[in-house]
Amino acid sequence: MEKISLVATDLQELISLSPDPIIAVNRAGIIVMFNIAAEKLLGYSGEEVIGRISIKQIFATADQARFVNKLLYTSPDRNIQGHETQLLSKKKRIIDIRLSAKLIVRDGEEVGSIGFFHDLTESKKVELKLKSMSITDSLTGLYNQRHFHAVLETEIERAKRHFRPLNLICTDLDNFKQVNDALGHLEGDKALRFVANTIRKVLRKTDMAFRYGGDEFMLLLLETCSEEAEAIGRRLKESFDKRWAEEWSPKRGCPLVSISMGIAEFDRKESPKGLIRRADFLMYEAKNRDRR
Ligand SMILES: Nc1nc2c(ncn2[C@@H]2O[C@H](COP(=O)(O)OP(=O)(O)OP(=O)(O)O)[C@@H](O)[C@H]2O)c(=O)[nH]1
Repeated sequence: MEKISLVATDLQELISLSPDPIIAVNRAGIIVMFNIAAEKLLGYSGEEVIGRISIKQIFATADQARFVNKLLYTSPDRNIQGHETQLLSKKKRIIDIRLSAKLIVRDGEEVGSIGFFHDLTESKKVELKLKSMSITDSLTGLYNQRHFHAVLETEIERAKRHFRPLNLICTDLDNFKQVNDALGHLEGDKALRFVANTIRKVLRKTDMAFRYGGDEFMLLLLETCSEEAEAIGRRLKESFDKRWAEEWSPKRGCPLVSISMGIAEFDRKESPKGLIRRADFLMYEAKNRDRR
């Protein structure tokens, strides 16, 4: 096969055509090459930066710049591969990037380094969206059951470590099946969103609400003693009853729906599952009591 040999002008053209930013610096860290993609990403023209500013200035923080420098000098091959960090644009926008870089050594002497940057803005957005979707209940917008278990475990550990109280309110609608039966599933969905909104209105900033499944919701109250939790539970019940009477009861054939709840304060000796079981049990006790 015929070999292709590249000359300096070909390389320059390739660098300028690269869709990813390529930046080279001299030994002192001053920018000596800044391709078109770098101009586009960071908003500087080549003229503004070449020979004028230090690479340190385009990192989001001095610590990030120092860390990259350290990686470059401490890696066995004097290179960095796929390090995620952040740059700062001329307009002070922080940009997530992935960086691969290499020290350039000529005749045994270090003359500078070259970095290949990849803009991660879009993939970070997708990552965030996927993360948010994976922890959110799509019907109500509250957190989902998977996230509930993860958060409960973390918060129980924190409560134990700092000797903080924590309360769990387990709620379940009464008669919800009749909403579906009488008004149809779409109205049933709307009713579940209505419950979620009622919960949101009652909770404080540090409280967290989750749809546990069907018509069951969990409320995690951090740093909250049982008296406060009881007060929040009462407020939720009152608010729900009032709003249901105003907004849903006037609908033709709409059943009377209420909320049953069990409130359990975390006991240092129990596991997350133990706490859930206790709140669940108290909720069923309340449901059966109200039925009598
Ligand atoms: N519309 C709608 N209904 C749902 C959804 N998830 C669960 N359900 C319904 O919720 C109902 C729950 O039934 P039950 O557990 O018997 O609840 P209930 O009628 O409130 O009964 P009690 O709790 O005993 O008072 C069932 O009819 C499910 O079909 C949903 O996402 N949308």
